[in-house]
Amino acid sequence: MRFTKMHGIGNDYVYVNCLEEKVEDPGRVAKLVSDRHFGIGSDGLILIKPSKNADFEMDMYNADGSRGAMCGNGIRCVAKYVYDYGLTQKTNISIDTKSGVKYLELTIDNGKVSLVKVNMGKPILKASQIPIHSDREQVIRQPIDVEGREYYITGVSMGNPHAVVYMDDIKNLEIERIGPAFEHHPAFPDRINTEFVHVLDRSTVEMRVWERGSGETLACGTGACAVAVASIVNGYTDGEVTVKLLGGDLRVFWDRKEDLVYMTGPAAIVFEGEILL
Ligand SMILES: N[C@@H](CCC[C@H](N)C(=O)O)C(=O)O
Repeated sequence: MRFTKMHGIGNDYVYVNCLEEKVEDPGRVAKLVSDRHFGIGSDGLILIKPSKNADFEMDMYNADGSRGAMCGNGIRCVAKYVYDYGLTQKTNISIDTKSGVKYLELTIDNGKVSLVKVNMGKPILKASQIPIHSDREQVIRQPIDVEGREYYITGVSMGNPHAVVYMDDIKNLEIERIGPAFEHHPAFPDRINTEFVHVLDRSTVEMRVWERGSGETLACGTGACAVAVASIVNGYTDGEVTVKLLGGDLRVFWDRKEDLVYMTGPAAIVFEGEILL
């Protein structure tokens, strides 16, 4: 299987051009290629496919082989892939995902994509649609007991489910212990991605993420959007937020009039190769 390894601020995936390659059993392949000792090493696998509804389709899998509906860092890399490899000449493209068609604006420098702005669509705050089990319509700063300690979560879906937790100290967080406890907590019937966030000022936050199916990653695009929305809803920040992640920064803007979230960030190619499956 021919592949390209790419990353969006350190959130790395193996990308396969399925206009040319056929991948049988993508869940199994995702586990195999993601292994950092016995595989290529990545947070998962992303297949770029032809689409009837959009210019291309993105089909994404986490490192444990589970399928994700949407990937914010991945979709910017798909945009870079299709433009840089000449699959399109368009600088405004549409990409179908399991959470609907997304629209992207590409910035080109010296003939290559340097930055991508993605219309991430409407954030979902309704608990039953995230899904989070709750007796409330929305989960805004609601207490939850995780491993005997009380945390306050704000629930947001950006096509995939997120629980946002505010903390004073995220640097010394034992994320390897607490991340899985959130991910598998009975309040989250589809598991959850959890963002641990420290607010720096009214337009800047820093976060770490424990991703459903992949563990701690250096960045999560949908997570950054969920954090921006949660921070605005909780009154911590205003409409435009810089989200600082371990692998770099993303700019997120929530247009409240249109109820649309826009995310802007870079995408990079690391290397190309071929792997025997
Ligand atoms: N890293 C991604 C999100 C990937 C999917 C997620 N782990 C899930 O299963 O919901 C991003 O950049 O958004």
